[in-house]
Amino acid sequence: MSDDPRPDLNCRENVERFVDCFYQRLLADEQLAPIFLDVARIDLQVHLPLIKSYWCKLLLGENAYRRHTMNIHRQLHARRSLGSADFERWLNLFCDTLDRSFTGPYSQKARRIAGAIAANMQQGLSI
Ligand code: HEM
Repeated sequence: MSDDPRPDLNCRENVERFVDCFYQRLLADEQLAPIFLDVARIDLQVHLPLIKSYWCKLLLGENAYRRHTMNIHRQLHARRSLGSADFERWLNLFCDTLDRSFTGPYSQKARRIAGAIAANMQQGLSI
């Protein structure tokens, strides 16, 4: 038995806590915060529940999220071009937030999926 006190992303409550921690970091980040706050001007009350549902779908098989993420980033990229340094930073913050507070097979899966989708997105945007 492991005595690591960090939980896994194996239920909605933990996925929601992870997304809240990740966005605290994203929105305090000099490089990425302006993209969310000044370019997309996200409404956190709307955006965070979408992101939480997205990760609950990918990790837990929930069905609530049904939007076209690639198109949303394509539109964003047209307004403010995203570069590989932005994706690298996004992924570093994602993985570092995971490492600090979560561990286990679902956390590993989140890391793998995030890396694969980030790579896919960059390819789709010709970055
Ligand atoms: C450079 C890296 C990234 C940046 C700067 C970024 C930025 C953003 C911004 C600003 C929005 C809000 C767009 C809007 O509402 O108009 C958004 C939405 C979203 N992003 Fe990203 N993103 C990045 C990478 C990723 C990756 C790799 C994933 C998935 C693994 C992802 C998943 C999502 C999802 C699920 C949404 C919500 C879309 C919706 O409204 O349904 N993003 N992103």
